[in-house]
Amino acid sequence: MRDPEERSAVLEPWDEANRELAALVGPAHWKNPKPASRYNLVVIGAGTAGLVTAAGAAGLGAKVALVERHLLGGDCLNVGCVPSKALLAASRAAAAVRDAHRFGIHVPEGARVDFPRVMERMRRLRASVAPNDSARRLTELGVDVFFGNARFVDSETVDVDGTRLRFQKAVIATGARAAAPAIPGLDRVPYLTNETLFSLTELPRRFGIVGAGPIGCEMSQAFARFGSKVFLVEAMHGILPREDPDASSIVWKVMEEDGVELLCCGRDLVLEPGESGSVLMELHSHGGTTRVQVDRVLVAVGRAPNLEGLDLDRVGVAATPKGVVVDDHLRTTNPRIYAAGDVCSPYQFTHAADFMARIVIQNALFWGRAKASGLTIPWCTYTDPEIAHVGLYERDARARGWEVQAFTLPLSHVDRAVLEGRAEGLVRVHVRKGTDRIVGATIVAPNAGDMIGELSLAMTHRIGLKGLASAIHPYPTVGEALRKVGDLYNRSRLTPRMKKILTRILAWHRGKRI
Ligand SMILES: Cc1cc2nc3c(=O)[nH]c(=O)nc-3n(C[C@H](O)[C@H](O)[C@H](O)COP(=O)(O)OP(=O)(O)OC[C@H]3O[C@@H](n4cnc5c(N)ncnc54)[C@H](O)[C@@H]3O)c2cc1C
Ligand SMILES: NC(=O)c1ccc[n+]([C@@H]2O[C@H](COP(=O)([O-])OP(=O)(O)OC[C@H]3O[C@@H](n4cnc5c(N)ncnc54)[C@H](O)[C@@H]3O)[C@@H](O)[C@H]2O)c1
Repeated sequence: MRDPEERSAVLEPWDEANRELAALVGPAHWKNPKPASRYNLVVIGAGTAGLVTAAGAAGLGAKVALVERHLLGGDCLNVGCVPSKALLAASRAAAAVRDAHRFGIHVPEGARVDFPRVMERMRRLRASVAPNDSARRLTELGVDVFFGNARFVDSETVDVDGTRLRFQKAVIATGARAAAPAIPGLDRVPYLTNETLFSLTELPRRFGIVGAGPIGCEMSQAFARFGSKVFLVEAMHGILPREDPDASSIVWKVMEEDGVELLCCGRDLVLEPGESGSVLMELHSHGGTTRVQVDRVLVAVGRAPNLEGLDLDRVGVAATPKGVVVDDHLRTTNPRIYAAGDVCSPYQFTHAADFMARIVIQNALFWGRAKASGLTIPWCTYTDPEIAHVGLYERDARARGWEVQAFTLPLSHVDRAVLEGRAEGLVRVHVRKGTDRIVGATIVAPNAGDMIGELSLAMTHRIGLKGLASAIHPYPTVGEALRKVGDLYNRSRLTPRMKKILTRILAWHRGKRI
């Protein structure tokens, strides 16, 4: 770790686990290597997109330099997927204890969440998965790892704090950070973002969370289950406004039972400093005015691309407030420079960054013509139940002028979900009308993220609903719901006329002498 300022934000508290993490992904005494005379690839940013690009290209024999200004692993490892999912696991354990009575199990009074221990576990596990992204591993893979701020000098040179790296091709993989919205008073109050949230050591008693997207929903539910009184402010109606409304309302109902107070259609939010570090939140929600005092505020209203200081103008790389402009081959407006991951994509997920990196390797180094539009990208918000999606939403399909038909199976029709006491959920698959071709699907289930992979596979390899119906799934599993949706499709093809014909044939069989 080179910059003590940054260490204090992300790596606090400076305990054994965080020291181990820093030693792996931001070693204090790292000595940058002597640059090669020219690199096949200089990769800026060592989040998922940069790591996969660098490691993959080096594995194929390219001479690669990877530049990171903070911690290897980027958001996902340090302040994103990894710490958030560790907290969600703890919150599910808390909910299991709370709900044990529903299964006839008596938990003696006094069970409680030990928040400092929850956070300590998260830090320990985060450090335990860090070796995969470590400076040492990358070096062993043949990548030259440079810590420092990268900026373009010209179309064949990147500067890293005074050291010049010459390249044949470069990749911008600088990711994104929490956007700071124009909320009156935000600049006058202390607030958390995903960069500081995971350094908490004390559970906020009252927690204001702004934005009911994936971050806001996952963290609202987790902190409510830990015992915070959570006020979730969302500008639109409901939660996860991009998702299928039937699906997000199921998740919302469970979050409400967890005690999350949703202030949706939230207008005119104003923040003010309160007593002893607290914050006053005032807003209009559904015709009423709400004024609450909270101990902490988390802002999670989307991401802003990391473009500052790269000197993109010097190399003719166009960018907008949404990020670097790329074509379908992930090439920027400078043909020698590519981009991958959150900095250039509306699909801001680790697995999307990973697959964009694979495209960049092919296209930048090997004259490939792989296209980002060819990717089928599923996603999942890891609330409990999870909500996962792949392909088009019904509104997108209709916007393309496609007629679609929906097949929906409530989880209450799936034995395993019922037996687990987890029947709140659904599987909904949209097909092009008159065919079994899947154009999109949404799942709400305890393990929706695992289940959506099957639909992603089906879409990628053009397996239709008939194909799903013919694949045997073990009984009883929640995954069986996918086969059952296939059955729904098959039954829909049994027209009254066809049924009449079958009935006649069977009647004829009955009357036949053997
Ligand atoms: C709280 C949270 C939870 C998430 N959960 C999930 C999840 O469950 N599943 C999922 O798929 N996605 C999740 N995401 C999204 C996921 O983390 C991102 O999509 C992913 O990290 C993007 O990777 P990236 O490589 O594009 O960018 P990043 O991970 O942001 O990496 C970019 C790197 O570039 C470095 N950098 C920037 N500028 C420079 C410069 N000038 N010089 C040198 N280095 C620079 C940065 O320091 C950073 O390390 C989550 C995100 C958050 C915030
Ligand atoms: N499980 C996952 O895969 C996962 C988890 C967390 C984050 N992520 C990634 O990180 C990205 C960022 O997540 P996010 O939740 O910050 O952003 P988001 O853009 O997905 O959601 C932000 C929410 O905030 C609302 N909002 C915007 N301005 C507001 C305001 N002033 N007041 C109240 N509400 C406001 C929006 O309507 C929206 O619902 C996601 O889009 C996703 O790509 C993924």
